[in-house]
Amino acid sequence: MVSISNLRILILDDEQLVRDELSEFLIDPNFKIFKAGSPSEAFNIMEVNDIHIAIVDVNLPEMSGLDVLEKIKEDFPEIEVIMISGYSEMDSVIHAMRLGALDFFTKPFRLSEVESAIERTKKFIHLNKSLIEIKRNYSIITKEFYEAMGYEIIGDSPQMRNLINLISKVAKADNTSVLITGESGTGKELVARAIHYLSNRKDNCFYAVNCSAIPESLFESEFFGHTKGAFTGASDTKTGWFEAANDGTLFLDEIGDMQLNLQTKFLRVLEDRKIMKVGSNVEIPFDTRIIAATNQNIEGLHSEKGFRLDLYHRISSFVIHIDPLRERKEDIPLLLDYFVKYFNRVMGKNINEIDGAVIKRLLAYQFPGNVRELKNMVERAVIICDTNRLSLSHFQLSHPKEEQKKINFATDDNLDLELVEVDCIKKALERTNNNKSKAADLLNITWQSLDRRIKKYKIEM
Ligand SMILES: Nc1ncnc2c1ncn2[C@@H]1O[C@H](COP(=O)(O)OP(=O)(O)OP(=O)(O)O)[C@@H](O)[C@H]1O
Repeated sequence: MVSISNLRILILDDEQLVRDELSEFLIDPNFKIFKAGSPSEAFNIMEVNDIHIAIVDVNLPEMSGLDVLEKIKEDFPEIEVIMISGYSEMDSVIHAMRLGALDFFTKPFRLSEVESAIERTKKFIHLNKSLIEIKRNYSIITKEFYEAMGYEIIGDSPQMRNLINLISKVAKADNTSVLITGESGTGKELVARAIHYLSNRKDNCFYAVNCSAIPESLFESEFFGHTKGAFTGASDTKTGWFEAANDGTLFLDEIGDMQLNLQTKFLRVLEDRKIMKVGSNVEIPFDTRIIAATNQNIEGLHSEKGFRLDLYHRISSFVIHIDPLRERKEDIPLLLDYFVKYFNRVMGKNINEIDGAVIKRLLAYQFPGNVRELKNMVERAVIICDTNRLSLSHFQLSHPKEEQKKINFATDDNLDLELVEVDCIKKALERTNNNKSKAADLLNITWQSLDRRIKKYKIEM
């Protein structure tokens, strides 16, 4: 918790006796007490002292305690206010709480009441400070990403905040191998790049390799390089990926697809930290950070794919998992907004409004293709859209299986009646070749009712 070593408390009451009594109650080496008999005196004190809590009487000269509270909230929003009231002034207290006062106690006051009001307010201030600190750290990190990479990692869900925290920490551990797991399209390569660009290796190469795309015959020459004439067709000396990414980062995507015999060679090189070009017997040391990624789960990787456990341990000193988009839905509106702005720039468009129905529909969608699917969807929508407003008709939810699930029945994930209704209508129109009377018969509603719904949901015929 963020500590406030010296809590500065201002007592504003026109009765000298009350001011003195309260300040006696609050004698504590950790408190610094200020006293004011009038609002103007109190505001002068607030101007020059960094006050944390103001204790304000409801009845004051110059202006009422409620007006003082309003002015504090406007001019000094960081100050928390505790109201003092008489027993007969409960209406004012309720009003004060609505205006943002945090607590109150009544006159004549008891020590325990004053103490607990101060304690509650202190806790609130601590909590608020922690939150502000977390937000500040988060925005410093995301800004750093942008400056280093030229693009951002978008997301404000607890999972994304945690992810960004992990990225910034592991980036500093320069030699640690990282394994990133997560479904396809969740942003594994983006995270790998972020780790690279936030590390001391950022001025050297980030080399991305898709392990599933390397034929066995080319494995050694691609990873380690070869000398001229090492084999038929080797007309030049070639630098391998380990060497090319020296002092930088080698990103091994789809590591789970690496063939078993190649895994053995790979492990040896990682352990020795030296390579030998094909056709050469000179050992070349390298200093390359390995970041690997897989969309398979780790247990499955070993038990089903037979992935070597020793290699797994070597590459997974630090494992980062990225949750699928459907499990962090609060990121969807942010990503939507980000991609619309991005494609606006790329395509020279000016879309500045998005229908609420679009967000609602996307929030209900399962995104089997994760962020990549959302990005592609927005790209298409921006291309199609001829106005400055995106609507549902610009979106095509592209995964037929998922759509099918929603068309035929409500699922645990989809109990949204409107969505089921829209899908039923679309299906009926499809089956009847857009014949509204026949579609209405299928849906067991009148033609007029169908027509109303088509307009309401802006269903394209
Ligand atoms: N949080 C995010 N903020 C902004 N863009 C993102 C985010 N996550 C993913 N993307 C974008 O989504 C696309 C897919 O991301 P990426 O290629 O990193 O996914 P992946 O998990 O490596 O996919 P695959 O497993 O299929 O290789 C990229 O264009 C990436 O920039």
